[in-house]
Amino acid sequence: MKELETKYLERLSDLYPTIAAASTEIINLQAILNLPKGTEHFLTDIHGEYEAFAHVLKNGSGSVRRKIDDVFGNTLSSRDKQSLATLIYYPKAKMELVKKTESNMEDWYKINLYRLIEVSKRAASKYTRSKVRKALPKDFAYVIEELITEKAEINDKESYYNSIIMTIIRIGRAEEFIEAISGLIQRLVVDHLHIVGDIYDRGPGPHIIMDKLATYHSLDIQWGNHDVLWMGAAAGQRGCIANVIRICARYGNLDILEDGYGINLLPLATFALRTYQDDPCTCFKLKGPEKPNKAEMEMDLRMHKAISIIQFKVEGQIIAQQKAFHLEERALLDKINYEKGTIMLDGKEYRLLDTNFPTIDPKNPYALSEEEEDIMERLERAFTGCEKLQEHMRLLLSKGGLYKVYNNNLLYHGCVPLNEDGSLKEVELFGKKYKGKKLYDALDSYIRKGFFALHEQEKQNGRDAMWYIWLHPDSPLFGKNKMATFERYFLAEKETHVEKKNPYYFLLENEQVVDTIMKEFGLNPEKAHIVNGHVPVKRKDGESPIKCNGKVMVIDGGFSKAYQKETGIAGYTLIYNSYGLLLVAHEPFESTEAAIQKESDIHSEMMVVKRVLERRLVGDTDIGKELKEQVKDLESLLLAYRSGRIVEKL
Ligand SMILES: O=P(O)(O)OC[C@H]1O[C@](O)(COP(=O)(O)O)[C@@H](O)[C@@H]1O
Ligand SMILES: [Mn+2]
Repeated sequence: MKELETKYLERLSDLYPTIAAASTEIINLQAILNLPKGTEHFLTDIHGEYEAFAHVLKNGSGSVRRKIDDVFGNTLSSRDKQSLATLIYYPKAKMELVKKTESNMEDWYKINLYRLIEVSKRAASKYTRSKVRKALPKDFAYVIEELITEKAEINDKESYYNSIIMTIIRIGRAEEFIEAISGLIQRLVVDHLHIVGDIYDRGPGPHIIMDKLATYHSLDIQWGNHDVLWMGAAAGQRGCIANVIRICARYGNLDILEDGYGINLLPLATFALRTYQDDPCTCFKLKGPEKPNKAEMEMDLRMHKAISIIQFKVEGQIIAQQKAFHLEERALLDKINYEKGTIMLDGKEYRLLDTNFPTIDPKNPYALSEEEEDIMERLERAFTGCEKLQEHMRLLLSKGGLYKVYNNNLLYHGCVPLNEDGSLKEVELFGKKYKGKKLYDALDSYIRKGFFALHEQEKQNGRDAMWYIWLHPDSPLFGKNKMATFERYFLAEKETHVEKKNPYYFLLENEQVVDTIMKEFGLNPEKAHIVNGHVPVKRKDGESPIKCNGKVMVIDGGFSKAYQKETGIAGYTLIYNSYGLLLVAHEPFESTEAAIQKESDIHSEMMVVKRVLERRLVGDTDIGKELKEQVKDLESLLLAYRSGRIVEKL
């Protein structure tokens, strides 16, 4: 033991070879521990709405505006503060606008540069110099550092700063400088980002969101059911591929696949046009606004139907292959009476709204026609071979997981499957039983196997597990008794469309249940919180996102435009800064253009969920714990130097 410790200290002494070096590091770490904790920003259910996402990222759910208020208090009008905020979010576009009306740009630059420097000073004050230095934009690193650091030794500070600012303006670099310093402020107001699931589907730009996340300075992702669906598709799972295309078609977003990812949909399009030429496809109307191009719209409708039928077939095949999923009831094509045009569900006969199934052989309803098979083979190759998609999936895999424990908070997208009585539900997965955290861990590892396992069957199970996670009643990311896709397309009876939620969602006010979940994930219920998304909070019906006296926060971000009429707002985001937890309610985002022109922001209201009595420091966080360990080790090293057990390396 002693020997091991000496060995470890020897290693450490390579990094800190002298008493002086070790001491300096201890002092530095101690200083960091006493700084206020960095701000965490939580977003969920972005659903491809990249403009709204980009805006919330820029304004840090009100964090930029808060900094402006802190700095200027009552010395700036609310209007001027909003202009300054807009400048920080959209510096380039805002300056273009200003230039059209402002007669004295030099004056404008001077005033705004001064204000931006003050805001960035405040934003930087929470961090060590070294961390700020790393965040500085390359071109202006030196001068920004000069401007935001207090200089005690200079007597006439004002003229010192003024001369720097005037030089920037004189040499024609004011705009670039404003852009750089605005970026720095955005970068500094949020220290770490949590994406609590569902980046993909419904909206037009998930790929743009993924590109943005790839460059974000610090983040983690808890996968949502829609993200896992795309992961399954990227791994070549046919049920997932068909669902991904069907959802893109349903929302008129096939461009994501064609233009965003370069996946060729021409074979599917020509097949759909031919096969459903005279079919009005009325059950497959698209969601969202009508497309101006009628021919494109007609084609989308037919592709929507073609891929839906393919989906029901391939899903039937998976159900037959993966008997352990016990989903036989959800294979519906063999429950149709093709002559009568009806289906038997739970012992009841329903009339189908659409009975044109030219590719279904009633005796073998799950078999793909030759052409359908050819299309699926090509799509499988296209998805698995798409470099950009694979790159985005690698980001999800490396930054993400099914859940995360971070600074005493438990983050997951959907739920923890429970029994009616609130106990953890035992779930069978490939012949083994799991519940609670073990269920999450098992599913997480299956997903990774779906990408990385060498053994073919293991890899196949991993891929099929992603489809399971998408729609299985026992999946913690789905959390509903059935996915009623077929019923919603083909049956008029609304009661068949209902997807019953797992008891979890009705037990969230029950403290005992919530505490059980927290303990299951190793958290102390006295201090912990659960943050989850997935279920839109219907504020217009008086529903609150805060459950169980603030222990649980359900913050479906409601970015998805299609869902805003159900929630009445654009949903919630969460901020966890050194003063506590803040829930922010957002108004619907109109457009980037409106945000710039009208200087409209979308956070409407903030609720303090928890205010701490003493400001939280880095020392109180998970990183703080690690730093304290390092301090302890370094103190042992110091002792070893001083006792002669280890010799300084000069
Ligand atoms: O309204 P749409 O887009 O067809 O989607 C409905 C489906 O989406 C789901 O709500 C899942 O999506 P969410 O994770 O966003 O809730 C399913 O339960 C449901 O069957
Ligand atoms: Mn979801």
